[in-house]
Amino acid sequence: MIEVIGLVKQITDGHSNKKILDALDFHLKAKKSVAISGDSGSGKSTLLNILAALDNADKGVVKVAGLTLNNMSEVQADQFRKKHLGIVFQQFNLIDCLSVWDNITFPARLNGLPIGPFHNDLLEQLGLKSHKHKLPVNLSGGEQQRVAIARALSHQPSLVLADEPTGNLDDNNSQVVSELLFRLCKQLGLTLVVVTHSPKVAAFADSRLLLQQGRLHAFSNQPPNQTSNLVSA
Ligand SMILES: Nc1ncnc2c1ncn2[C@@H]1O[C@H](COP(=O)(O)OP(=O)(O)OP(=O)(O)O)[C@@H](O)[C@H]1O
Repeated sequence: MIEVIGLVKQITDGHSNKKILDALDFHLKAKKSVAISGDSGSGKSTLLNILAALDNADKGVVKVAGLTLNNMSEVQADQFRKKHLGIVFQQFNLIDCLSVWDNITFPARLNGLPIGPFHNDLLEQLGLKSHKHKLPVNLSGGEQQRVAIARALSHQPSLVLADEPTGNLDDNNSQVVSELLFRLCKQLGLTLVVVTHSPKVAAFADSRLLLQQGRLHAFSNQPPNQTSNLVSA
């Protein structure tokens, strides 16, 4: 599902170039979940942005769902995101003027998919039935993030990316939201990549990786135990 080979991303830091991602290799099988942790500034969001075709690699090959993301045109990247990606952000990013139901069904409508029992089931499973006609502003943070999860799954994308999905939630909501995100992706057979600082959130994933010095390392609850740059999650 995800195949990243020799990914290099560098930024200009003053007058010098700094490699944030340095010959990074990463494979993830379809229907699996992985949690990626790492220090602030280690490049986690940069990696997610590249997987989302929102940013380009300087070197290397990035493939998602059989598509090579390198050098896609803007139109191709838009099509790729629309069809293949579901994204959950830390800040929820719901459409304020649309109801919960319209937010949730938006990606499905965009893809010309039928709206029906699947979406009602999502609403039910995420405990949002009684909020169906409300606007996001009238929901708590935990409820808004549950809407964002339903929206990310609405078109049954190939890949779900979540960047600190519980970063704005308290401990209790963080557990509830994480459990729902991982369980629903597993249930629907969706591939999931979650960036998180939280070991509790990471514990839900099939595998855990640490981004350190530009590369991903296998990671459990111990410090990194693998220095090879080839990581299969
Ligand atoms: N557009 C940009 N221009 C220059 N530097 C950037 C840009 N985007 C990110 N960086 C730098 O790249 C590095 C990696 O940033 P990134 O946001 O990917 O890290 P992160 O691991 O997600 O951090 P955090 O956990 O704090 O969100 C940081 O040093 C950041 O300052």
